Amino acid sequence: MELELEPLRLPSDTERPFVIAGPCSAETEEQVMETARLLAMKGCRMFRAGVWKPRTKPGGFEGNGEKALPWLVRVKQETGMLVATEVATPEHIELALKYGIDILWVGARTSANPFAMQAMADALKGVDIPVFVKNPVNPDLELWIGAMERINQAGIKRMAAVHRGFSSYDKKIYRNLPMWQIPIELHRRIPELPMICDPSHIGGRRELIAPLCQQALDLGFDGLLIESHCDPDKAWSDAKQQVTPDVLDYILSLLVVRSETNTTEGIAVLRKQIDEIDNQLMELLAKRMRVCREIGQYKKEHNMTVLQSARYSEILDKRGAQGSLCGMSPEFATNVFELIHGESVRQQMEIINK
Ligand SMILES: O=C(O)C(=O)C[C@]1(C(=O)O)C=C[C@@H](O)C=C1
Repeated sequence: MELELEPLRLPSDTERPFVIAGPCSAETEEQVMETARLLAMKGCRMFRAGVWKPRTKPGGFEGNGEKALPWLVRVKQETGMLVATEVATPEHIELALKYGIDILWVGARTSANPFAMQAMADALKGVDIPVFVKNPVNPDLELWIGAMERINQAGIKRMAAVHRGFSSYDKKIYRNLPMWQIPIELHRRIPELPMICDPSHIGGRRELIAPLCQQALDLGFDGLLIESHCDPDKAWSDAKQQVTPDVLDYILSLLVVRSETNTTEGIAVLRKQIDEIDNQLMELLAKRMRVCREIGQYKKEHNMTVLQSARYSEILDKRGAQGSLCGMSPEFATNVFELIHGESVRQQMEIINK
């Protein structure tokens, strides 16, 4: 199914990137107003704050709930910024609409749950409001698209996808792995869907916000959703990943905005070269598969198993090391050979079972 979309019609639609900033959580009226005032002074036109906070474990601050919604209304009235908050249930939607919240977003734990998504979609029927859908915690593009389809089928046409990274056990660098190939594939499949990057949740650390924002822009993302707090170290949630409005302004001022369109001759010549190389790659792969099919025939005649683990490991090790020597990541080289081997095994299976 295709998404039926309309432009977001947000105040800074024409600028790239558009920025939505604000604290992880609306903690107190003073903290909300102080952060909003500072952000508005820096030119920010869209404010975010979590009112209902899904926490991994019980006992943490789970948000002020409805009590905090009038604070967002005040932000709107006093600064003119649009206000956005996360919703996870039909009741949240009902309350957010009652208070006139301008933008809703669905979090990563909710978008991973089709029942929750459907219940929210039902609550959004007949409403015209921009809805942003964060990727599900697990790296499942179909689940992400499915979550957006449910909202879209309810009649919401102003939508955007928010890339906030994917949960993993390994948290050495990132809090949530960026796995850029997933949003890249989403953009390839639905080019008209605006893409927003949430560097705060991907990085989990202030130092990573600037490089992640730049990476997102280099990949053509339309907007940024960034956590900013008037006093980040005292934040009640996600303190490490929040920056002051001043720091945020500095980060944004350093970003290099690149455009996807190109009109120069130079790139056309280089793309021609790429096309020729890709042709050669495909021909070489076809040649390799022909040899694999011959081996398949041999294996059939000599009653050998298709999978030859020792030889497979040897290939992965050798090509991984070669990849490094040629300036590629060893994982990339092994990934390529894993795929080639997979196809080779598939073709030999066909031969052996004929
Ligand atoms: O060497 C073989 O036995 C092959 O069939 C070739 C090949 C490969 O594609 O490189 C395919 C399957 C085996 O598991 C190992 C290697």
